[in-house]
Amino acid sequence: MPATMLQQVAKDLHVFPGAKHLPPTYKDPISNPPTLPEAQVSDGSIPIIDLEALHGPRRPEIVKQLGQACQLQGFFAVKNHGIPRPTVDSIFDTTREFFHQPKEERMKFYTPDPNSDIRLMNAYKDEVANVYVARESLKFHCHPVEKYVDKWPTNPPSFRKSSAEYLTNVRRVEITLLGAISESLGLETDYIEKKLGGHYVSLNYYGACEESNLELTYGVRAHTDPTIITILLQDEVPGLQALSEGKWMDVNPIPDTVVVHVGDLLQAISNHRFKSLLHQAMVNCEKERMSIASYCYPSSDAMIGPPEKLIDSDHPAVYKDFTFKEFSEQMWKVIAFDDARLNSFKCSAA
Ligand SMILES: O=C(O)CCC(=O)C(=O)O
Ligand SMILES: [Fe+2]
Repeated sequence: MPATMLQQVAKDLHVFPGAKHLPPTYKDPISNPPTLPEAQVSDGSIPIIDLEALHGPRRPEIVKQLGQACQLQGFFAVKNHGIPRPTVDSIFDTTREFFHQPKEERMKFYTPDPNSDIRLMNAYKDEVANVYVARESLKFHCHPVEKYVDKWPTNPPSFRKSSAEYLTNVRRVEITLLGAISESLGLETDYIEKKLGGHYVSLNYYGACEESNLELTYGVRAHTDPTIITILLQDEVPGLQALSEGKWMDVNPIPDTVVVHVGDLLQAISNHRFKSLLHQAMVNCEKERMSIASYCYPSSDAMIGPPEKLIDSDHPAVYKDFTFKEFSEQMWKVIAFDDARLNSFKCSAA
């Protein structure tokens, strides 16, 4: 594959801690992304989980709701998450200001190194599929904040403060959710939390597109996230779609909520009781759109296979034990946009 195409592919992928370089077995996934253009749009609704109620007597009921949402839909919205409205407004203002800066200023964060602590990724044209992928994103490590904050932009001047505030809040939401998700699987509350390592964020910016380009333009093409969970904050412009019962469903923004996706690694930890969510983002012809995706990762030596408790004669182990480091290395060998990344960790795999 020519180097330019490799760069294009790499631009659309998440960056993995520990991934050093593209190995020679690298395959071209572009010609076969799991987009389903023929899928119809469904009018299904999204389960809404009340995070505040997790801290009171209704906890068992909410834990059950969470487990059902992860099992049946693979995603849900969270209300009463406790992230203050000014913190949300401020991360969007900062993101908008960052992406409205001249290209030279944004490009200071461009690097082809997938291992960089901070990285700008540009919109690009996929010549093979003949589509334009309109997302520009700034991705960076963010936990613990003190370790990484010095690498973050100083323009706009609000950047570091707004990001630190939002990301500290989102980490708290993440820990609360992972506790309840662990319980919903019958595991100790801190079972998943104990595996946590990195936290990575992507500030996503989609410029408004010309209507004549729409057929050829995606925001982000269909993918699952290679995470434990992803917490997605959307602004008020629709664009996110999730595959639900074989149909694309619009996941329109609900004020004061965040959306949570099951990622590939939770699919493995849950012994396939939960399924990672295939999703994509479309662009809007009139309005720019922004989303903030917080990707929750394990530490590199954390074991990801299903726990003993989730294995019995009715539920034989679907995945072997593997570390996150092994998963990250595998990612670069079989670059895929979906949970095919997990195939070589299946018990039935050769
Ligand atoms: O912008 C969106 O709604 C989706 C973004 C996304 O899927 C991601 O950043 O992984
Ligand atoms: Fe995603």
